[in-house]
Amino acid sequence: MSDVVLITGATSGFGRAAARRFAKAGWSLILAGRREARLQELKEELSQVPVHTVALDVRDAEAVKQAIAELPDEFRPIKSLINNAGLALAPKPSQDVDLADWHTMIDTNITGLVNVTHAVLPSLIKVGKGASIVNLGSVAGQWPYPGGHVYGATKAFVQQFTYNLRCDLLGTGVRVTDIAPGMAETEFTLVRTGGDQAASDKLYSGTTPLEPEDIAELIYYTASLPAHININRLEVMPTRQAWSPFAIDRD
Ligand SMILES: NC(=O)C1=CN([C@@H]2O[C@H](COP(=O)(O)OP(=O)(O)OC[C@H]3O[C@@H](n4cnc5c(N)ncnc54)[C@H](OP(=O)(O)O)[C@@H]3O)[C@@H](O)[C@H]2O)C=CC1
Ligand SMILES: O=CCS(=O)(=O)O
Repeated sequence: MSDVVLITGATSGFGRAAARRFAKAGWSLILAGRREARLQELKEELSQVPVHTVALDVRDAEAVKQAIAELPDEFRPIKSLINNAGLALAPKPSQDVDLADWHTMIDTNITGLVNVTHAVLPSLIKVGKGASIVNLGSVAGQWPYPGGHVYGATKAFVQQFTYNLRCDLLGTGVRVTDIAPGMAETEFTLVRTGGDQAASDKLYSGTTPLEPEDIAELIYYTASLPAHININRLEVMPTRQAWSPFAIDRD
């Protein structure tokens, strides 16, 4: 029987690229996301391996619990959980943001991630040695920038939750990793800007951002390392991205 991976946010960007990477290695896939048509397309594309799709909003704890409880036998136990579903919204100063946007980021990036983790943990512990959780954090969880507000804070949560899980899972064999990418060209900026394709194109033009396949390779690498190796955190930027000096308010 092949190893099973559950990937959230498999309808786009890193999640979709990770699905392709795990399929290439022969894993069975559980693919989750809200856009059912995209899940079906991916299932047809990756027909060389068993694929189970789950149209799921990670913010809905009951739906998450039910989806895991109803997994076909062929897709249990889960050996690797890729907690990738997430989003940023409202790239403007905190004082101009709608409260609903802050709540959406918290509900998705924090509550959604813990909903899925809680539901899948028993399965991962059953596998034990070699099992893994890969959480998608961000450089924004470590480094502040204007307009990062709650998005960066949710990714700081992801980092600390990763480390605390490591402590609790010591002795179970389950590994936990925070992968923290910098700028990568996906639908991320389209979502963040409320569908502004020109703004998204502008951000990525004239430079060389990370590609979804770059992060997918790192996710796969992390989950397929020998069982005695745990990468705690992996921060990765495009070569053409770095930090800026501190900003100073002057008279
Ligand atoms: N691109 C970047 O520069 C970086 C991205 N990241 C992080 O990587 C992860 C993936 O982002 P990326 O691939 O770039 O962005 P995309 O927008 O391309 O993909 C985001 C994925 O998350 C899913 N998703 C969003 N909200 C929900 C929800 N409520 N329930 C279920 N699924 C949801 C979307 O699926 P659907 O809409 O179908 O539900 C989609 O598949 C995110 O956590 C993001 O914060 C981290 C660092 C850099
Ligand atoms: O998480 C995404 C990368 S960035 O936009 O915060 O740099």
